Amino acid sequence: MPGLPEGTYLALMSHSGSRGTGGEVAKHYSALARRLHPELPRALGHLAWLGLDTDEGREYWAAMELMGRYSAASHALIHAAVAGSLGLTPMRSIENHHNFAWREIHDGREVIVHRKGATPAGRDVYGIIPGTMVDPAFVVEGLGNPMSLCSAAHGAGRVMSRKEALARFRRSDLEHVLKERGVRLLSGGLDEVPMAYKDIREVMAAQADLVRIRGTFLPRIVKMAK
Ligand SMILES: Nc1nc2c(ncn2[C@@H]2O[C@H](COP(=O)(O)O)[C@@H](O)[C@H]2O)c(=O)[nH]1
Ligand SMILES: [Mn+2]
Repeated sequence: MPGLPEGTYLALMSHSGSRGTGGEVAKHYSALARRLHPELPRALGHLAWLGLDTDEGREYWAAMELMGRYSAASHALIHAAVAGSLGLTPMRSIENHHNFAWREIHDGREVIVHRKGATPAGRDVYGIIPGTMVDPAFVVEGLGNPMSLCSAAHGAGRVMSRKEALARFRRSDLEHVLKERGVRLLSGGLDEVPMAYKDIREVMAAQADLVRIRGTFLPRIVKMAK
């Protein structure tokens, strides 16, 4: 990574969004879009839109951006609090917005790129691609591939839903894999067991034309929301 010699470092990775607030904003403006497009058949109501040349559309865009800054600020506070309590000063920080929309130029046109389950991977843009609670997460450098609109996969991705994971696995399955991989889990539900995700190494190999791996995190202590 620029400004950081090759070596072994202690890293803190936090991963969350606006914890529901952004979803409420989206719900509010989606309902407004539906009301403003009564001509749409009921079954297509969820495709209603707000033009960015309208007051409502501009307001939605500003509210969405605010939610992005709110999420980033939450991460900054978490990192400052943990670093402060350890008496450490971070040498390098990476903030990686994802599951978000951006106004960008592609092929000479200004477009809105909505990366859902995807993360920005523009040339020289640094990001993080997580695996699971026992598998590596990667610091990546985007290659700016126009074929993916300068995007990469956000994470390993699931092989089963949260509901299926809850039904299939027991606490003892999770404890077994944590012990085997030397990871201490402070809290976490069975819906996020490592077996519910794809193999992150295969996912990284499949997107070698989108990002270059510049660092690897090996999880040691993990805390999930619940
Ligand atoms: N480092 C960790 N990564 C994890 C963990 N559980 C899931 N994941 C990865 O995150 C994405 C999910 O992202 P989301 O924004 O959709 O919630 C998923 O694809 C996994 O690769 C974990 O405990 N630690
Ligand atoms: Mn995420």
